[in-house]
Amino acid sequence: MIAIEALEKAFPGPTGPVPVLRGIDLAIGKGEIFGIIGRSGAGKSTLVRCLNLLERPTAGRVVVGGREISALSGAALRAARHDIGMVFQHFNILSSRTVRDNVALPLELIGGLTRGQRLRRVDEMLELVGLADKAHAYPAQLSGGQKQRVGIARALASRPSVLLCDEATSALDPETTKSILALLSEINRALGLTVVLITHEMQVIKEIAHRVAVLDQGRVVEQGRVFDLFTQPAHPVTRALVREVLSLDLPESVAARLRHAPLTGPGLVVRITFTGPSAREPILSDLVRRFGLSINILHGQVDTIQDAPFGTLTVEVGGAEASLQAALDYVRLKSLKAEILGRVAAPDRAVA
Ligand SMILES: Nc1ncnc2c1ncn2[C@@H]1O[C@H](COP(=O)(O)OP(=O)(O)OP(=O)(O)O)[C@@H](O)[C@H]1O
Repeated sequence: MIAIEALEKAFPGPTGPVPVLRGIDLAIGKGEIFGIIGRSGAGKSTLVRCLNLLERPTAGRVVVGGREISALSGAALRAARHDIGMVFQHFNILSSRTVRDNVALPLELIGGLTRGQRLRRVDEMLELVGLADKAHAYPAQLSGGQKQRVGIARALASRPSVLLCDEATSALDPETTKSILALLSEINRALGLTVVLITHEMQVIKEIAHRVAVLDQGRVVEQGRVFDLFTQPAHPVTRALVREVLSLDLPESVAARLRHAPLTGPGLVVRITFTGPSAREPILSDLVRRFGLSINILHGQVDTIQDAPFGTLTVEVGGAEASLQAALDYVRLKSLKAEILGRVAAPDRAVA
């Protein structure tokens, strides 16, 4: 649905052009929710604004629905933009217009519909975003979440096939964020809409994106399926972002006592990472029953990412060396990851 090819954008600076996007290649499929995440200043907003030419790329191509947007200007560009809706962080709705008139605005600008047709379309959109009862309210009478629903209804009024969301939930509290993300997900499913989601919050990506690209200093440093990125982040920026959502790190109190050590002896600390179907198996009780090990859980988190279970358990394991080795082999045979983190010193071991 969207092809971004060798996209570059530079802004003029005091000593010459300052590159902000440095060669972006991305392909976004029809009906996908595609997340673009990065730290502040990574170039996310600039990238999303290049998709509807609110910013004109310095080099490269943007193709949306088979049409090369980056080659268009004037009336042809305005017409192409009707196929690309956009939702903003601060809603950008007009305080002097009612909810209904805000949503009707793009239809008035496009023209071609009678007043009756416009109103029917607007009411349909308000129904879709759950604001049918607020049609005659003014923005000042709405909560942040409701204002964003108006923003979404307005973006969808021209029946676009792509919806760009630039930090659409960043101004909202966690509860409202959840409801707006659920709405975007629902709309994506119901209308088969392609959604591009710009955010700095990994939680947003985890909640609804199918695939994600990580942007750093104007480059895509990693991209893939959300589950894969969460479970096997490769780039340091991705790892740092994932850590904000999944606490994979050991608590300080345990980490401080960890020592490198051979397999033999007491207090061996092993981290087991659960992914895929084996994540549902009772692996710890297996280790106790089959290999006669003693197990003390030090730290753990089990979560679901897009309905697939994922988690880590850090355990202190005791037992004969041969049993330990066999147990590690057993865990790996189950396609779970088992890493020896080290050993905790004997007097400190009894930490649960
Ligand atoms: N119109 C502009 N003129 C000059 N520099 C700009 C312009 N727009 C953005 N920049 C610069 O481009 C860089 C990337 O900005 P951008 O807003 O795209 O990043 P971002 O990842 O969306 O960050 P944030 O979440 O903080 O907005 C920043 O260094 C910013 O100062």
